[in-house]
Amino acid sequence: MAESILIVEDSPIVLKIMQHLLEKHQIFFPVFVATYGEAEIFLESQEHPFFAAVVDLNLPDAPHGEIVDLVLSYQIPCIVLSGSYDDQRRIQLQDKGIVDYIVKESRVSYEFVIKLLERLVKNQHVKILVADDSKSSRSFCKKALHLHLYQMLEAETGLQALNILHEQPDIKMLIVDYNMPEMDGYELVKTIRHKDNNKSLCIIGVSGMESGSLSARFIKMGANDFLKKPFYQEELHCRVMHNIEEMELIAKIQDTANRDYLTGLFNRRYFVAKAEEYLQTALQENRHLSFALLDIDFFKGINDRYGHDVGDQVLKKMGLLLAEKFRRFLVARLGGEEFCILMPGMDIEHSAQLLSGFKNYISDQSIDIENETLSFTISIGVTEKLKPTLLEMMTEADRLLYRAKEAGRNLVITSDAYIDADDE
Ligand SMILES: Nc1nc2c(ncn2[C@@H]2O[C@H](COP(=O)(O)OP(=O)(O)OP(=O)(O)O)[C@@H](O)[C@H]2O)c(=O)[nH]1
Repeated sequence: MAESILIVEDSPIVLKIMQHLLEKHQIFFPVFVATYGEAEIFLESQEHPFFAAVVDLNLPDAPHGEIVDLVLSYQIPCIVLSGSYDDQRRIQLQDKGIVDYIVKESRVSYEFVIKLLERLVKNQHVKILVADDSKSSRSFCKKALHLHLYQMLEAETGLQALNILHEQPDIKMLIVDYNMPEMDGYELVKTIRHKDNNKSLCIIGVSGMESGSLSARFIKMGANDFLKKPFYQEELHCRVMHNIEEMELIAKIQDTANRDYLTGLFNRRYFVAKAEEYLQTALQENRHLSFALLDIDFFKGINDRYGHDVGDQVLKKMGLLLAEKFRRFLVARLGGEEFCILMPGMDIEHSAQLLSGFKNYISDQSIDIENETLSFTISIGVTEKLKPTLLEMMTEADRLLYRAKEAGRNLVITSDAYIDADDE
């Protein structure tokens, strides 16, 4: 659902720029007004529960920034777009609790507003833990970051922080003070990084101590950044936003590297590494695990007859349907027209039944191409014989798939059964 954004701005040029930039973002539904009076009517009517507001300080019917108080009285996150920079004004507005104060300098300023709005939407799902024994320091961080809609958690000691991180592994960031009882911030970072090699938690160290080497020690131990107390609210916002964005970018790059470009399914490299882990767990715990290889029948013929683009459409459709029907399992495109599914906890009886249903579902599908509709079928080899390595399980499934092709295609074959289209 798109988030309603109130834009209060009397300059037609600024309105036009904002309109243009917001149009590109489906996630926002902007409501434009030019005066305090109009804004008041919209806010009072509650027709649109506004997610955030972007306001100009100098309006024809409210020239002294009165709009900020109005928006904040409705507890709506408020971004100020100002024509000029005034340091005292900025501090006053920040004390009132605005999200940010941005000067209309160039296109970059407006793009920053959009970026802030996008961040506010995302921040609602970002958990940040503040570990500090000083109540006032914790409150400062909590209040400042809450304005940007982050989910805030607190810990008074290093040990408490460790427990919270253990209980809530979805916490994205830890802001940690050096001086804490039981376990200081430095020891806490050391303990976390010792356990968490993949660095999925972003850590910002903070301290009021004079020692210049402390920041370097924190960072060498694995912290991502360091802030010296006392710091401005704005500096905290910027550092937090910068680090969260960097983490999100890394996660995006990692995910892209793990996926097949055409179908968006996992690629062979990721699948093999992950599936090997599942196999080893199944072997250790003596659990069921099924592995299936799926191959589109006569795919070369589809390419030859309709062209490569249509072939790609078929692969995409297959990827989409696999992702939809087997979303609780590990699904990948191994390459070409070959796909695979790893089903932890599934015995062969159930996996073969599921796969047989899917095979029939695929043969009922059609793809519209110009004046024709195209249908296709798939063959499947599936095994639950746990082998010492995934490669050996893949070889076994490949042998069964080959038998399905030999036996006429559009078949599911397990180690000891032929399941054809008429079985269900
Ligand atoms: N469109 C498209 N074709 C691809 C892609 N990757 C591989 N292919 C083609 O997939 C075809 C695979 O053909 P074959 O291995 O002969 O298999 P088949 O025609 O499906 O025959 P059976 O598996 O025996 O039913 C080849 O023509 C490849 O060029 C791709 O990403 N897109």
